Amino acid sequence: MTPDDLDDDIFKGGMSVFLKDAKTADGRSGILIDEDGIIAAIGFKSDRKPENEADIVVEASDMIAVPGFVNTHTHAAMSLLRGYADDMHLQEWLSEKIWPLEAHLVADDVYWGTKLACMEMIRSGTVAFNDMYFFMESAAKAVDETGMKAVLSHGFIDFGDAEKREKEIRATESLVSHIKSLNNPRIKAAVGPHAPYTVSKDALKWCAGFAEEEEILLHIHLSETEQEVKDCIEANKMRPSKLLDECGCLSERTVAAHCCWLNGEECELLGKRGVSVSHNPASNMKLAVNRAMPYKELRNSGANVTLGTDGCSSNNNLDILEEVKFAALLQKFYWNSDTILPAGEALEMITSSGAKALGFGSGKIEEGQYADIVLLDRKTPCMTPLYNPVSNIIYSAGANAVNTVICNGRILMADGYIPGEEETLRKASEIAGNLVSRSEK
Ligand SMILES: C[C@H]1O[C@@H](n2cnc3c(O)ncnc32)[C@H](O)[C@@H]1O
Ligand SMILES: [Zn+2]
Repeated sequence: MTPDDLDDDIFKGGMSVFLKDAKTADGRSGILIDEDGIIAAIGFKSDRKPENEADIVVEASDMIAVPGFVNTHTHAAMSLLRGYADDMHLQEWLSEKIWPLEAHLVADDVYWGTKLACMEMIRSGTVAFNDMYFFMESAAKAVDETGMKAVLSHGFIDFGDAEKREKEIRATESLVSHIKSLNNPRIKAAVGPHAPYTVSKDALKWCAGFAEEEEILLHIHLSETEQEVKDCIEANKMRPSKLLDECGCLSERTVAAHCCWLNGEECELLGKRGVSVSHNPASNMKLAVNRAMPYKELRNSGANVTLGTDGCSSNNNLDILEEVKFAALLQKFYWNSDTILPAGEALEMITSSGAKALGFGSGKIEEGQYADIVLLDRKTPCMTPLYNPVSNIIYSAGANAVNTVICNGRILMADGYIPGEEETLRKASEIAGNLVSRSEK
């Protein structure tokens, strides 16, 4: 297939799809997806010809089918800030460059920034992401149009100021009610207290209570730097995880990003509460946070360990395949262990564990599940030879091996073509330029 051969109708969804001869990890061949986006059958003998039953047939004999990838921590519209502020220490980066620029954001920036991010994520096989930012109604519109799945939260920051707190509460309530009114199973709302160092205890308690009432996720940054841990101990006489626990913020509905500077007791606590942790190795290395997330302790404690890219200003891309390789390598390097985080576990982080964290099905290619499927082209240099597909996915595959991406049975990218991408690239560059000019006036 080439873009010229593609009929735009195939991107609309609501049609049955047959991935002819696509190979699953367990060696089955061919996947049939029904018009509701559910995997109807996997593996076909030559006597059954589903190509006669399906609305769309994708010739996939050179393709390996893997579950769609999940990015559990990002700030999608920060794609507009890619390359805007590099090589800085985290606190200066945030307070001197990022927050002053973000003060000039408008809804349209977030719409186009999120669309740009979606294009980039789709290109590397991501079907679902967990996003914390501002003007999230616009992010929801972008996600809806691209066909991806997302959990969206307003970044709640009150700095202990009662007036700001009230404003953030209203913004959070309004986003949750908007997203619930969309009634779109692909888009969920969450509560997004930014971090224990930017959100007061009262606000953290409100966030925990609201997330529980609404039965939605709570998405937060936790212990990214040593300094924030020291500051928390000085101000509250306890470490950040304990503080969050006292405020009711740790539960099976929590996704905690970074978690670099946790001690053993905190790992136990997160495991006991069933928290999902999002490891963000590229951002951690770039911002030189000086410690890698304690993977082994967290996994052994029972925490659900997943992977995120963080935003495009600290990464500076949203390529989950690059991120997963960084994760496997950073863990081995930092903890001086060649067996920590093997390829199979790394793959789980971006599939089943990620899907569990966000409540988007099993993250596996299984009959009865929504079809979230990535077709990787085995006829690319980085996939050749193919002794061990899992090894290639984690250690050698790049986004250039991602050929086709399907989310809830809808084709988002076919043979490297994503509808609307050209317009998005044009609008996003224009919008990014305007944002920076506005902020400099
Ligand atoms: C939602 C807010 O979070 C900010 N942000 C982006 N990346 C990071 C990070 O690594 N640590 C803390 N805060 C971060 C983003 O700029 C928004 O202001
Ligand atoms: Zn972040």
